[in-house]
Amino acid sequence: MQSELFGGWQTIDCPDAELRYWPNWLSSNRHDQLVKALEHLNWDQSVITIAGRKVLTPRLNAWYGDQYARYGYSGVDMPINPWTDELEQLRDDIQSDTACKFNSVLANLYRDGSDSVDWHADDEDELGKFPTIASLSLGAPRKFLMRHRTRRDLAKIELILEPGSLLVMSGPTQKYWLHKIPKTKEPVGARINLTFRLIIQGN
Ligand SMILES: O=C(O)CCC(=O)C(=O)O
Ligand SMILES: [Fe+2]
Repeated sequence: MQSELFGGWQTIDCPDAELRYWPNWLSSNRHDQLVKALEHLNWDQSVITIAGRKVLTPRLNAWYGDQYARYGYSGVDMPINPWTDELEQLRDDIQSDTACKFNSVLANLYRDGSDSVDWHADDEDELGKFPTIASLSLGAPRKFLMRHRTRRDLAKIELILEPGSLLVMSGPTQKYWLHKIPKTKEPVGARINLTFRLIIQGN
């Protein structure tokens, strides 16, 4: 299912999607330094509105990037923090290795196995029609699931996002597929995920 493309990239074959995965994108030293530094991000637990009800998201979030990049989902307009040195350096390095541009990053902290993100696509208008999302994982490995929105003949895709790995979703992926990080009863430590994005409208 996976094949070498060049360097560390593996392509993941999947209809209606463009996926590539670089397992050890971060060295283990840099990974460990980053985990320490990222503990100090401005973590916040958003309240989102689902079917008219206000609920706390089952994870912590922090939003960083260029000051004009504004982002909202499920009725939350998230305040943007200016780049930290670590995040800006990561953004630059990820831009070189993906040949894509990013002006913001949504950080997620899954404190343990009861934190999660439910089925969704990163298809907000401000990301444009064919967004590229670069997703860097640190800390505990967690399962990442994808399911096609309409084709029931296609099996779910299941990946374990390893610490230090970079997953890039691009092209039609968000249009046709949903993804989630399910809760798990297994004892797992904290995981941090950074999703680098390009916000197109500076409204
Ligand atoms: O934690 C992950 O790997 C996925 C996060 C995600 O889907 C998102 O932030 O939109
Ligand atoms: Fe997502």
